[in-house]
Amino acid sequence: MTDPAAQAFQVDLHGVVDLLARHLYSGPRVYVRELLQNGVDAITARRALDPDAPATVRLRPLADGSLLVVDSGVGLTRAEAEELLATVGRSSKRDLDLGLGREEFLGQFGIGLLSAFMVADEIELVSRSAREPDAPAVRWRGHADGSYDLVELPADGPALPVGSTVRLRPRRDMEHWLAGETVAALAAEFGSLLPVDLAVEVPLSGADAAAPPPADGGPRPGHVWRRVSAPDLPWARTYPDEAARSRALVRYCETTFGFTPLAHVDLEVPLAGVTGVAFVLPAAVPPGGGGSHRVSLKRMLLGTRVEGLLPDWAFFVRCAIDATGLRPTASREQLYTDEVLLATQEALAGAVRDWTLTTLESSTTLAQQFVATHHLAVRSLALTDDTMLDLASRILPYETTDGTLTLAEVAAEHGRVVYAPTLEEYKRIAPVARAQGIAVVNAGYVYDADLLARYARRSPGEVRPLGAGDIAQVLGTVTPERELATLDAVRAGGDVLRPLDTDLVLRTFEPASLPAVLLHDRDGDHQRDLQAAMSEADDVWSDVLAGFAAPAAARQLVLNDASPLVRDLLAAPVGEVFTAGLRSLYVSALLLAGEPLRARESELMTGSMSVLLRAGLDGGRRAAAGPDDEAAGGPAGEERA
Ligand SMILES: Nc1ncnc2c1ncn2[C@@H]1O[C@H](COP(=O)(O)OP(=O)(O)OP(=O)(O)O)[C@@H](O)[C@H]1O
Repeated sequence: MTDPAAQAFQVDLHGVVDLLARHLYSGPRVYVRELLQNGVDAITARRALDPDAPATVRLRPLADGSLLVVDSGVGLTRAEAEELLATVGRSSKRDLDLGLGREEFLGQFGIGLLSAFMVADEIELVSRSAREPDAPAVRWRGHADGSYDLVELPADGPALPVGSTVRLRPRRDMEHWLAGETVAALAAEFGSLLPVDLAVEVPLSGADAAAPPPADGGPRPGHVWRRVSAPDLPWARTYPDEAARSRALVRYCETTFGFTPLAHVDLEVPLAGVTGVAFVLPAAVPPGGGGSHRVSLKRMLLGTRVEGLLPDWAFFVRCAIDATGLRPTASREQLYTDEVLLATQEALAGAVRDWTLTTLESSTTLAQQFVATHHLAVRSLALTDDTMLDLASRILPYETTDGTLTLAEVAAEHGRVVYAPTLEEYKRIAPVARAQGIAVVNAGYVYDADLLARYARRSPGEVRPLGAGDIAQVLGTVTPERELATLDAVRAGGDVLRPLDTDLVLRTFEPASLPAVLLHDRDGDHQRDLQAAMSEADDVWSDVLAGFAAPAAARQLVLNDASPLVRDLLAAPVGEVFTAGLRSLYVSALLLAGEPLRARESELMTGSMSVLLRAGLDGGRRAAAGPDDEAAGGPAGEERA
């Protein structure tokens, strides 16, 4: 057997670039970020040798479609260029012992430069090393087909300063990625927070686009450098006073996020080198509608929609943060999940939560605005946070049958909080409860049923959901004699309401001024409650409840026998006026239950009113004509069916 000779892997550059373009990076645009990153890292390396070295990165889109990126960084020696540029995955920025990126550098993976092949056919890097300033400058040229050449430039050529110039020649159909406006926009997006002097050369009107770049590194005739980066982070700059700082942060928020914030919250997590600001949105967003933030790592933009930095409940803020101690994934577009990130998330959530609690406790205009706009976020946070739960009970307004109140107010006034877990149930019970002076809280909106259930678990005696017993307590049966006396009228009334899918029952309840209420019997839970209550209740209550539990009709109109109006109606002869009166009671009970009037009900209402009006006018005329005429015309009772 022959000894197998060790072979080196061959790398198919086409395949690797395709992999980067399609599966690692979100698109070709990131080539600008990778070039800026190399320039900034090279400056960091040079400043380690010479702290006073210049720190400039200049981008020049040229007339022939190529792009120059010139940095005043450490440069490369011939040996370094040979080793680092021609080997995929080789990086000068990794800690060899730890295998991790070194803290001071942005790059670490040794693949960034390859991203330029997404837009370029050829990458040329001309460099003079700060480590060997007297050695000849080198030129490395790599091609998309995987070939490269490396030469030393003649010593009698143009004197090159220390640093590197990368030149990209565009790939066919990718020219637009290297065009002036695109380059300027991408440089501003990725590099506006970079701690170096980053500028893009832009033409003034009438500029000679074909002019060659001057040897001194200045702008070409008719061009200027447009500065892209600022020396300090917007939230870390020194301002004359707090008001000036707030104004500057509002402007920053408007230009980067496109909204004027309601407030801002300063963020700082020293353990991860995080600083930044959370901006409070001025308008409500649906839960789950937020959650994306602008993150930069060592002042290079990671992404404008980085997710998972804050918990779900914090959907009312957008953050801009910079971190020195968090790590990127290889795409440099998301954060790498490690313990530092988890601790950071917790600390940021704590800061936003503390601000929210303090603001809400303050009873300022801001607190009112915040509750009005972001009450859903407060509710959502209260679902998992006991302190917020307590605070929410004091500040969140609820719809109750006693008006708009906080839960604390309901408890203080009534000694307990009874809530209807669904809107339907609330509407069904509200008229009766209101009439009885019982406070029922509407927990039918987003989060409220869960929130009230959480209160109920914590204080079972004080907070509880509405039960069948609550309804039974307020409706009483009529006496057997009265039931007998009204039997025919109730039966006839039942016939009138049957086409409306509604049963008629007679009960007595307070106040007497409320003639009728409409109850729904659709809700299965409610039915089960009733069945349970019936099996426990004594015979009288069982009967009452059985009325509600009957599955026959969708709704029941409960007439109040204590109401003089109802007593008059039941005493009236069954006929046109009786029918119109009952239908009117049905429509007003429907309105009281908060249900909309559809065409059918509107017609009923107008029809009934005209019958009642006619009957009233006829009665009036007869009264005016005297007792003889009345005898002649006969009372309405003569219409008896
Ligand atoms: N402008 C430059 N000046 C000096 N050295 C450079 C420059 N650009 C690239 N290099 C060298 O080439 C190496 C490879 O660069 P590349 O961008 O591919 O990877 P990286 O920056 O090390 O890591 P990452 O993939 O995370 O960007 C770098 O580690 C660096 O040593």
